[in-house]
Amino acid sequence: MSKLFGTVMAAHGRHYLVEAEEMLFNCVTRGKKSDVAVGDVVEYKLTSKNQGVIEAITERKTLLYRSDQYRSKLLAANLSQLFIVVATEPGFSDDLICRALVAAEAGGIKPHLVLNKIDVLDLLPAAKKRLEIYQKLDYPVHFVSAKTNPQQTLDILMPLLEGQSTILIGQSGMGKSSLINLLIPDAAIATREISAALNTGKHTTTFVRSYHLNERSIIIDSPGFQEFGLHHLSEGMLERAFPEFRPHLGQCKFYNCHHHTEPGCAVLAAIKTGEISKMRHDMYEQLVHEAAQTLGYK
Ligand SMILES: Nc1nc2c(ncn2[C@@H]2O[C@H](COP(=O)(O)OP(=O)(O)OP(=O)(O)O)[C@@H](O)[C@H]2O)c(=O)[nH]1
Ligand SMILES: [Zn+2]
Repeated sequence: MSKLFGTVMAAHGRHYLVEAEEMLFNCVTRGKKSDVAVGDVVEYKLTSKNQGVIEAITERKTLLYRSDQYRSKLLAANLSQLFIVVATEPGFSDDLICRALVAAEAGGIKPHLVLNKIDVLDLLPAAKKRLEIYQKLDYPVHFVSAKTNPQQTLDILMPLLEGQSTILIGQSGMGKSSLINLLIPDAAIATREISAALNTGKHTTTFVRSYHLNERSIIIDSPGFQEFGLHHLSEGMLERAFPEFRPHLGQCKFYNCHHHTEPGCAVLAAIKTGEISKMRHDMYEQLVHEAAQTLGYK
């Protein structure tokens, strides 16, 4: 019998919805394994008309995940882009933006920032100002208004999404759902289908799911989360995930410099000259500190 392959469209606990030839199959993994991610291309075997078992995961191009001290959580595989959705109101967190940027850099995924609700004019200048730091780092920033200017929002975002596999992440209230519903008009229907197929219960939105924007493009919606731990990244991976650090790496007096308080540190020197912002260096130190507790280095 020839092998069957499909793409994982949604994950809920140990249940995965696998799409193949425009059909959806409710699949589980063998044993206790739950290392499958949305976006994975998997080999599966059918156990009934619409149920199956995942036998193998094909090689991933990219993998985005977060982790705390105890476990890691796969967010999605084979992504090409990550859109970080922020808004003029409620206030957004630089901490979450930086963590998402680092996760994208470490995962080989291109990050973009999307500022939504630009119609809130009195808060717009301050929000723009806060995003300048990311623009200076060459991260693209897009300005949209999902509710008040949907057409312009589509004109900006559609070309960026074409041919890509893009995950949207954001804190609660930024308008991520509004953007998804604008981009994917039948998202609600698709979600109901997925929920029914996975038996998730009516009101669950706590699972990662993907939608077809068109035949070439995929959008992945992730549940809002407050925590974005990156305990799995080593110190070496972290320092390279800050693009503004890269020209200075290898320039420190000590080859094993932690860029903490060492004399002759090229990264610390670059903070003095303004090339590296203190906020970003603080973020780096925080991430090293968190990962050190788990990975046991330092
Ligand atoms: N003024 C303004 N409000 C918007 C815009 N887009 C979304 N909103 C509002 O912002 C609120 C949050 O929007 P949602 O789309 O539910 O946000 P979300 O990020 O998915 O939030 P959660 O559902 O909590 O995860 C809603 O009241 C929307 O109507 C916009 O472009 N302008
Ligand atoms: Zn250093």
